[in-house]
Amino acid sequence: MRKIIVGSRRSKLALTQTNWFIDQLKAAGAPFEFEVKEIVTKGDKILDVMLSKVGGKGLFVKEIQQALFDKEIDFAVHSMKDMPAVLPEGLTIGCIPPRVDPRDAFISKDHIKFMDLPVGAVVGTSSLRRSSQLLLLRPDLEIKWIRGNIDTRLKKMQDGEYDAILLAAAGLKRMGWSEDVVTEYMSIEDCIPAVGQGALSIECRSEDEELLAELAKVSDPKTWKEVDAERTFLSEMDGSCQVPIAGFAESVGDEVELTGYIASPDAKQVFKKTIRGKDAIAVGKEVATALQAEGASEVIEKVKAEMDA
Ligand SMILES: NCc1[nH]cc(CCC(=O)O)c1CC(=O)O
Repeated sequence: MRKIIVGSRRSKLALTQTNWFIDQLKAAGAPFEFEVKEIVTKGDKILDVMLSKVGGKGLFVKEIQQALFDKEIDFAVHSMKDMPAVLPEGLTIGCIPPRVDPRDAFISKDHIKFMDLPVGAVVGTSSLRRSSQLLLLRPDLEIKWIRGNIDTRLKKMQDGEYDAILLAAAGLKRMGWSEDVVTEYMSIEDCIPAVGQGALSIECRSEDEELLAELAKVSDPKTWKEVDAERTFLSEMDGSCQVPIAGFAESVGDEVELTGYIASPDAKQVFKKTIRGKDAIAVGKEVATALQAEGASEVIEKVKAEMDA
């Protein structure tokens, strides 16, 4: 029996997701043995800097992709949200399992609801997407950067550094922690999720046909279509991590409805568009084109120019 080496980051969430996925493959009768190999990525080591300033998403996947090329591992389970929009030649997404809750969870001391937070309350997030949308609802709040794994962030809030934090509902639910800690879930409309939030991405070598055939059996076409629309939008916007960007798609019958969001970092300029259609890729492109036409491109160019200055 072929032994499949599965690459995983070392965080509790990454290992939980990896083991969950291996169980899905086993349940579907995949004729493999499995071994998990932990990989510490640059994103896991650099904890003291704002993520968007040091290279963004790629930080969590580069070493894992190298391990795939080097055949040290056969596949890796990533949070779709951490995947760059474009994969290197030779690697492919072999499976997208059914998505779990895509929303952001709001977690506060004494379970004070988001809109009931006192003026000037300190909210921890390191996501420009989250802070931009929160400030639209509550311009009086103070956003303070926070890094670390889910449990580190929860502890930092309990220790009093923050009045509240936001975390992806998906991560909390996968860990089985949502019941205990979540104060409320932000609505999709108020806080449009990150592209791919709540979905997993199984990455493997494009030529590994034996593995690809087994991965296909546990893939979810509905989630795949939604993620296709979102990631097309992301790559078309060429947003990088410096610009608040959100994208969320939902299947409606045989169509997919995508909302794209781009804002200036101070949230003074906000661009938002929803388009529905049968072809996920086309919908992703249409939303990007519509936002660019409204002026989102200028916002992105301005941020890039400031970065280079
Ligand atoms: N940026 C880190 C990250 N990548 C994926 C998740 C959680 C789960 C998911 O969206 O699949 C998280 C933590 C968070 O944002 O709270």
